Amino acid sequence: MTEENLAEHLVIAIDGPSGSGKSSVSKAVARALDAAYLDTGAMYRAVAWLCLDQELDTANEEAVLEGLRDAEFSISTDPDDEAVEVNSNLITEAIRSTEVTSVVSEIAAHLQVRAFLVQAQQEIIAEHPAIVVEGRDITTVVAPDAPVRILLTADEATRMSRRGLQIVEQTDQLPDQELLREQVKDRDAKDAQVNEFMVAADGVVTVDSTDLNFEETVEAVLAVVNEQLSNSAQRVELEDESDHKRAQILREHLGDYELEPEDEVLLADWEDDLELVPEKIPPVLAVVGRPNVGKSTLVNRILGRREAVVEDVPGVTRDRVSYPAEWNGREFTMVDTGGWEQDAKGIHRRVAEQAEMAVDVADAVLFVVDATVGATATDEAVVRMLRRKKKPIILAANKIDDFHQEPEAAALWGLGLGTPYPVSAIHGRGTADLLDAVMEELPEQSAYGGLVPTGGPRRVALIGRPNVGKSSLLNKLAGEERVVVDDIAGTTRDPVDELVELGDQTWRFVDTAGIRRRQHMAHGAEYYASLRTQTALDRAEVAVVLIAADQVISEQDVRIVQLALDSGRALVLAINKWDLLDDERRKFLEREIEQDLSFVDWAPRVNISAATGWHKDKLVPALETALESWDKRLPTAKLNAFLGELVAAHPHPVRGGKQPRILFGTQVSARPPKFVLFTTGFLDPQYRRFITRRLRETFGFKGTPIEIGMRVRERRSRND
Ligand SMILES: Nc1ncnc2c1ncn2[C@@H]1O[C@H](COP(=O)(O)OP(=O)(O)OP(=O)(O)O)[C@@H](O)[C@H]1O
Ligand SMILES: Nc1ccn([C@H]2C[C@H](O)[C@@H](COP(=O)(O)O)O2)c(=O)n1
Repeated sequence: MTEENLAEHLVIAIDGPSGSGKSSVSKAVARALDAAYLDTGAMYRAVAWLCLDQELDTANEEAVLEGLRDAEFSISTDPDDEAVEVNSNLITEAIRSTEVTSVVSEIAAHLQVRAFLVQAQQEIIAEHPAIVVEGRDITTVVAPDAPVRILLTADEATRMSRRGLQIVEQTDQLPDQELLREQVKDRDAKDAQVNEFMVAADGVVTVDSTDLNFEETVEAVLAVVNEQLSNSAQRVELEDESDHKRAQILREHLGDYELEPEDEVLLADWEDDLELVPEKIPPVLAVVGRPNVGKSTLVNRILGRREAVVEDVPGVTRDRVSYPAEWNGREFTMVDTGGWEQDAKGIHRRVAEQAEMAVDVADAVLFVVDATVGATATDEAVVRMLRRKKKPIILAANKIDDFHQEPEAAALWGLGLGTPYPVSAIHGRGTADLLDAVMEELPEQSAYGGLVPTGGPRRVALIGRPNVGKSSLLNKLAGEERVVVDDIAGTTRDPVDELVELGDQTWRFVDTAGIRRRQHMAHGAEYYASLRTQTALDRAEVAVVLIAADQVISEQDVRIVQLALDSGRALVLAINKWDLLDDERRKFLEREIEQDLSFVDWAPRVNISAATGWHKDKLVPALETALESWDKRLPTAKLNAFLGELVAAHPHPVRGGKQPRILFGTQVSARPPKFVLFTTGFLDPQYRRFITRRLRETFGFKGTPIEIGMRVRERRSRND
């Protein structure tokens, strides 16, 4: 095999004397690696069977060769399905007979027969990207350049006793000692006249199984495979072209596996550079109603999981207020709100304000009424509020658990909002019709965020818990550099955005009104803050999470970083109020960052003082780095070369006797980079984390989350 072949094929060549365990161990290794398996001895045996069947003179090389050329041979390479055929005769069992075993060495001594079979074996090897091949001359003649070459031995007594045991198992009789000697010792002596297989050739690793049981021998061989592969991976410097060729071969090999139609779509254009399509913001549906009408139950029902807070307790703190949802293949965002009450005071008043805020940022409103109670004065007040907002409204008449209650829903026509859709949030009754109606009202993409402009200034969300200094930083950054012109490409000005000139370019800080207004909210408006953070993240490309250096990193800080991470945006951490630090606090802060924010240790970090403007110029390079990583597209060939080397050096641990293999990888999208790996088995989460870490070390990706998805695919059965 040439150096080029070496990069393309995983060939594991195993030689050894009779009874050393070549066949059984090779099959187990092939199974563990999900590789093909070739028993070359069976090919010599098939020729021997042919000679006996056709009564050819086994000593006459020409006669054997002629018989061989005229015959049709086939051999399975499935380690779980041995099958040898000659001229349509299935001879899998027959080639193990004593008669065949007695003449096979004579056949194997004919050099022209060997040349014929060696060529056939090399052709079979070339057809398989991963194959374990065993025999007597595989490491030296058939595949001398194989990346893994092993001589499997055991001392003579052990081999004799193993073969003896095998005969007992197969025949239930003690073997004739003479026959045993003939089948092991004498045959090896004859075979050794044509090939050296008792001593390892240069570069061939010996595995001596004399003192190992079967499982230990398989483990020992797998260990050599892993070690040898890591050496060859280090040795072989893959050039771009061969990376591409290798990826092509791996992609072709994927055809042997059961792919889903969606896999085919995903893999269709792997050779083209990924085109970055303008991002769409899914439409937003606000779910509004007075307390206890079942809003959150309905939200949960639509999401198909228990996620929203089910109690309609005004002011309940929520980590999330909006949820990604889907109906009939259309994505939308659902915003759950607290109970809306008329003339509410105190916290209830704020909850009502928050609901209004949710309606402001929504494309349509799902108004939930308790149909068993009927329209109350509060419901009518909600209707008045909703009418002012001029958003499409879908009316859900909840708690209609059966057909007999439907007239109660009909009574809600009186609200003047059109069809009341009878639903039972608890039982799911009627939600399909309701969602169909919602889909008719929702636009393709959110009109609130609109289609995110491309080519315009890059969009930054400045987020963080109250009083970390968001407004001060924005003011400091905007200061005199505040951009007043609106005619920059793609910058139709949204009143809530701020265009700021930094480091010779314009940046769009999104939802800055939220940052400012936040200051006037006295307390307890977490809902509002969460909603603002999420909508800002939805509209941004990169998040700057501000953290106050003078205070202990809180759960809320961590939650906000997590929100930024979940949003899939690029991320920069800005540690503010650096001027307030003394040496002792600095030590604690470093420890807190290490402990609490280790899950984003890949994010660039800048230490700043929003009050004095110290280090504000460091923000731009950090933003640029994060965005560059966020946009990054790794060519498929590079990715597969990287995966090949990584897996060779650090294979996945064997699980239940199997070693999951990565068949092919591709980056399916950028912003943020998402990768899909096709595998033969489930990859442990630690192993996926390891791949992510190595991807970062090798290709950068500083400041962007990376997603690695996995598609475990089964090999097609031979009959497909
Ligand atoms: N390490 C081991 N410990 C115990 N038994 C083993 C070990 N390896 C193989 N065996 C058993 O030894 C017997 C012979 O193994 P196998 O047929 O695989 O040998 P082989 O090298 O392929 O022989 P041949 O070249 O004659 O086909 C089998 O019954 C097998 O299960
Ligand atoms: N590559 C090979 C494989 C086998 N042989 C010979 C040696 C054996 O006597 C015979 C049958 O092999 P087995 O099934 O016992 O492994 O074939 C060879 O010369 N070269």
